[in-house]
Amino acid sequence: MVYNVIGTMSGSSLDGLDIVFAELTEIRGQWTYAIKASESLPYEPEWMEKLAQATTLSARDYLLLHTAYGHYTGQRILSFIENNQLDHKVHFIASHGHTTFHMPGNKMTAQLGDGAAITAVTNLPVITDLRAVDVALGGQGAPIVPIGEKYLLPGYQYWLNLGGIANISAQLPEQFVAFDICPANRVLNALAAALNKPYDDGGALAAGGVADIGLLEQLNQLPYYSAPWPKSLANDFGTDTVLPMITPMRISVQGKLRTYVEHIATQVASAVKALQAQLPEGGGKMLVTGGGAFNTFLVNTIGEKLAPLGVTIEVPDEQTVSFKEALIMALIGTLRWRQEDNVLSGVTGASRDSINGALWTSR
Ligand SMILES: Nc1ncnc2c1ncn2[C@@H]1O[C@H](COP(=O)(O)OP(=O)(O)OP(=O)(O)O)[C@@H](O)[C@H]1O
Ligand SMILES: CC(=O)N[C@H]1[C@@H]2OC[C@@H](O2)[C@@H](O)[C@@H]1O[C@H](C)C(=O)O
Repeated sequence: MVYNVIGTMSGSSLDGLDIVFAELTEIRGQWTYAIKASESLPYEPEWMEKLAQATTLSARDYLLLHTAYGHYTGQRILSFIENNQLDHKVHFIASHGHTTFHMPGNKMTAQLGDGAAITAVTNLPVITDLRAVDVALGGQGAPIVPIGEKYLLPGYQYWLNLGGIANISAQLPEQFVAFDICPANRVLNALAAALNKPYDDGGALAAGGVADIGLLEQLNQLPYYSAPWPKSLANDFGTDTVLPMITPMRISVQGKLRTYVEHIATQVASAVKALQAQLPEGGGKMLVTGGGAFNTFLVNTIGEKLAPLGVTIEVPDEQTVSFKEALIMALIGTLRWRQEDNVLSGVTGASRDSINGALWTSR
């Protein structure tokens, strides 16, 4: 079967909406993919602000934003369809939306972007709420990408995504596991903002700074890091716990960035060590994606910490780096369309594998 699907992802670094149009093919249980079109649409400052403030709103204003952001997403998808001449080619849309609250301990996760609005605007079937059933079944509801790594990007021991939050997946002998490691780009971006920069291009600022060892030790001691998987993070860990530890420090912005890069790399290495304890042998290849893969200094620092563990890093082509998550949302939506399991309980800790996604249609 061949499915022509639009997948969207609004990541936790708040940089914009990633959209892909993918051809997903299943033949006797084997999946292949081709990305036919992709666009990263940066958020206008007012949308960035609205999304950043979403968790502070009243219930009424939050729901109004949910609706408005659904219409906005629908319009962005319509323009994408027009720009890429995809009229009549798209079977359905899988829209992740933008995560606001993520409280799996309370069996709750919330993504903005009303599916009713998206289907009304695009006139196409829309699948949203891709984490909800897993969370209801006691799972973390994140990371959900491992099913896509398994089906679409095999051949690695580890998959690392350096997004707003860094997360890792690993193939263990019996099962896949995955968990969020630590806040990444969202914190780096907030630090770079002190110099009026949206992000630290290539990690050049961090490379020119000196790490503060005391701060680094404090960061590494946060209890989340020693907790066992399954585990996942919401944005507030970065903004309410991590950033307040860094911003008041009387060190240069470069020094703060350098310290945080060291922190990310230390936590990646520590995650790999914990995973290696479950593996018969060390070594293996790691696929690195997410916008942080463009931060050369960060990637090199991670590479240096992984070398003693025998793990080598591979950064794929730019399209895979930037659109892996949106592509996998398209796959997760496709599995939902087929009524097949699309979130792995071995990863999330839910009571069973499950079919996630609410289907919205307007005709
Ligand atoms: N050239 C670059 N140098 C350094 N950092 C970069 C560069 N290009 C992109 N980035 C970083 O990547 C970020 C975007 O990453 P990405 O799109 O993977 O995040 P996301 O999808 O929001 O995250 P998540 O996976 O957590 O949902 C930017 O905000 C920036 O921090
Ligand atoms: C709850 C939520 O939206 N989590 C995101 C977030 O952004 C990165 C990291 O934290 C990851 O766990 C997840 O997204 C990816 C796509 C996932 O679920 O695999």
